[in-house]
Amino acid sequence: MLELNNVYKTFNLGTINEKKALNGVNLKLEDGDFVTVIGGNGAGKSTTLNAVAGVWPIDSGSIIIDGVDMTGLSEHKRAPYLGRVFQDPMNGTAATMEIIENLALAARRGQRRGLKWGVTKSEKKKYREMLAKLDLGLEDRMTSKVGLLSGGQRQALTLLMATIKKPKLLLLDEHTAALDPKTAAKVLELSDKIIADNHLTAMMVTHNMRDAIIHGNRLIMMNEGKVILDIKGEEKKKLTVEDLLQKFEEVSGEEFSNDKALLG
Ligand SMILES: Nc1ncnc2c1ncn2[C@@H]1O[C@H](COP(=O)(O)OP(=O)(O)OP(=O)(O)O)[C@@H](O)[C@H]1O
Repeated sequence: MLELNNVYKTFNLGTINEKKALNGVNLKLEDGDFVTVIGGNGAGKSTTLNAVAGVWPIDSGSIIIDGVDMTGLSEHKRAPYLGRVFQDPMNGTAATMEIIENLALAARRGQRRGLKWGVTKSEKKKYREMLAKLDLGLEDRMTSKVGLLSGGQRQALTLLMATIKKPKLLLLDEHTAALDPKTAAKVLELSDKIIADNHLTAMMVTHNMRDAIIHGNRLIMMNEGKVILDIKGEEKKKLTVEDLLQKFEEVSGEEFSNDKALLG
């Protein structure tokens, strides 16, 4: 489904701010894999997701999504294959538009504008059902402006919008980090459900080791721009935070450090 072959990326090459962010990333995701991504500060987690999305060109290596070589393609050309949700709840939705308008926009992504804008009855019914599944009462607020929603409600809606066209790959970049723990847990639960119901392949960056262990079928750890651990199957199910910290030290020879890391 996703293949990253020897991906390298250096920012600000030849300047005092030169930073080798990706240092030969290799990763193969199977169809339906849900991989959680952890690592210390500046390990290259977000940069890996940005490389997949084509935010900028990589220096070398290749990126294949669903059998298509995306390496030279623009972010725009890759967009139909991808759904993305970021940390900031303000990021994925249009605050001054209604919930129903946001969903309709997401559903029409990639289509020519100028078509009739009205939302049909059957679309409305579909959106209502989708919203009801979130169990946040949003199905009764379809004409509310999104700016009135809480951060958690907004992230849940963003998740729906990012997956409404069933992307080949869903990229979640610390999408619950700005939420309080209870809301974060709820949005994570919804993420699990949406990924499972739609049989999506997904990558989720998190600084919370426990969430990385609980969610997904596979866990990778990054350090200094490389994947240094890849744990799946039964081994992942049995993992503890202590195991992870120990493995990190074994493989990297350093102590794990991330200002944001939640180990508990
Ligand atoms: N657009 C950019 N321009 C310059 N440097 C960048 C850019 N994007 C990332 N970097 C640098 O690349 C390195 C990897 O960053 P990245 O955001 O991928 O880390 P991360 O693993 O997500 O870390 P964190 O947990 O701290 O968010 C960092 O040193 C970062 O400062």
